[in-house]
Amino acid sequence: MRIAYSVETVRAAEAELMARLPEGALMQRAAAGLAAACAGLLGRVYGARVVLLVGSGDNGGDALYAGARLARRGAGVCAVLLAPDRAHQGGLAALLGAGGRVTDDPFEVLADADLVLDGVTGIGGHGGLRPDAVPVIRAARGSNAVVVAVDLPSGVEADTGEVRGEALHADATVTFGTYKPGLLIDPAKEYAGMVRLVGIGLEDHLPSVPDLEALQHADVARLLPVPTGESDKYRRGVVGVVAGSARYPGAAVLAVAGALRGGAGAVRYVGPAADGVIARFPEALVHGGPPAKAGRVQAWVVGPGLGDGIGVVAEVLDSDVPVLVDADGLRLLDAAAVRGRGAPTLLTPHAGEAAALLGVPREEVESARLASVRELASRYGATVLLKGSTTLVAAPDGGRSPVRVNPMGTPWLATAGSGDVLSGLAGSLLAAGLDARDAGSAAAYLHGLAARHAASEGGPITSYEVAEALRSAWGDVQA
Ligand SMILES: NC(=O)C1=CN([C@@H]2O[C@H](COP(=O)(O)OP(=O)(O)OC[C@H]3O[C@@H](n4cnc5c(N)ncnc54)[C@H](O)[C@@H]3O)[C@@H](O)[C@H]2O)[C@@H](O)CC1
Ligand SMILES: [K+]
Repeated sequence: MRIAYSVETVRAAEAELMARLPEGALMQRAAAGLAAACAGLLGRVYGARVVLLVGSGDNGGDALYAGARLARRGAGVCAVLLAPDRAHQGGLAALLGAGGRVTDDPFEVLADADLVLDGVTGIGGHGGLRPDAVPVIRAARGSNAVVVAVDLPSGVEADTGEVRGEALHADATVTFGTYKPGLLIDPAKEYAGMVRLVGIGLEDHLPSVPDLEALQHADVARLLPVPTGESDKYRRGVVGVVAGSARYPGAAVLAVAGALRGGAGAVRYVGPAADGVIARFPEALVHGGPPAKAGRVQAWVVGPGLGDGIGVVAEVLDSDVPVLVDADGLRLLDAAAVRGRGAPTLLTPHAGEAAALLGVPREEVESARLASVRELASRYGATVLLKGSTTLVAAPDGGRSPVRVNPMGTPWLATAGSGDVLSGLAGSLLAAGLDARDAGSAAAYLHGLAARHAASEGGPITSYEVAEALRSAWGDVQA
């Protein structure tokens, strides 16, 4: 599990740790890790040309001390002070003492730098880069140098992953003590490049529950249902899929395809596309009538491809089993009906659907994904899986459990019908007994991994191929 903590929590942990250490020790640890990472990226430190972009806070201090270490190993290190009278004094003295220098002409030194260290802002930065920093970071990005962000790429919001205005596009980010949410969530994540975590002894001072967590193979493997000798199809769970319409029959097939590979013992399809479903999947149970008459299920999926036939959503929400609502099912969703349910509900909107549910423009959701998913979960009293470049899953517990962020996304999933496969898969995991947050996050993970498997065979992939690759993705996480 990769975990991230908010700035407030990081600062509290740092304060606790700093109180036990000699003055400046923590910054020295950070600088040592940073310099070592830079040395690794440079290959040869002696003779390398290193430029430090130094802001007015401790982030600049880290850059200056790391620069001093590189200068002592023979690098030519030059600092660009964006706020000369507020630059970290100890760090500056260390750099000058080690033979480094300060320049007034950033563009000249950036033109032939081998490595640029971005120490403009870290966790103390707010509101995007200031105008005077913008031409400098553009010149850094435009050079041939490797650009390394100190703690965070300057200009991104550490707590939310928002980017207001311009931010630095780093090749790599060396972050201290713990991941910050912005390193795991788009759009900021896109700016971080490869992220390396440097330990500074903070771990013991951080609370046991992080703000954000990202599953890895072993975590997903632990969540996935495994049939035992006692299992039969009913004990493994039956998932009901209410999807498709005369206009969108394919959505039913794709949702069932996902559901059949999600670990439930059986899939019951309810709706007008039964012939198409059976033609593709003879193992599916089908029913043309209303969901309430279809027979017992342990979880429902409702919504993909329903078109105008969304009357059925209220009927499914009335049931006493977990319900996943996706796509058309999210239109006209009655918040009171969802909040009043006794069993868990999982909503799986993309940014446009989330925006409609929240009554805000789509761009607002895209730029503030974390706030949006939390707000939706609390407003609907439901677990919410917000799909997109970084899929987030939040439970309706007011922040007591960490928001899950999916590290397995891939742009290959931006293809018609992939959401239908995901909803069937997640519903199947719900029927198999996973709680809504686990079902949503494990499904997003497997879905992304399956898309990568399918794409590894070369060329664009279809949603049906993603569903087919779920088996190999499942095997991969369990290996
Ligand atoms: N607190 C600690 O013990 C440690 C802190 N460390 C470093 O210290 C950083 C935090 O330091 P600070 O709290 O001084 O904060 P930062 O250095 O991240 O930034 C704060 C400074 O930047 C200015 N600023 C804020 N927004 C800006 C913007 N958009 N454009 C330009 N300037 C802006 C502020 O006026 C302030 O002077 C961490 O990210 C990390 O790099 C590390 O050395 C590890 C130890
Ligand atoms: K930075």
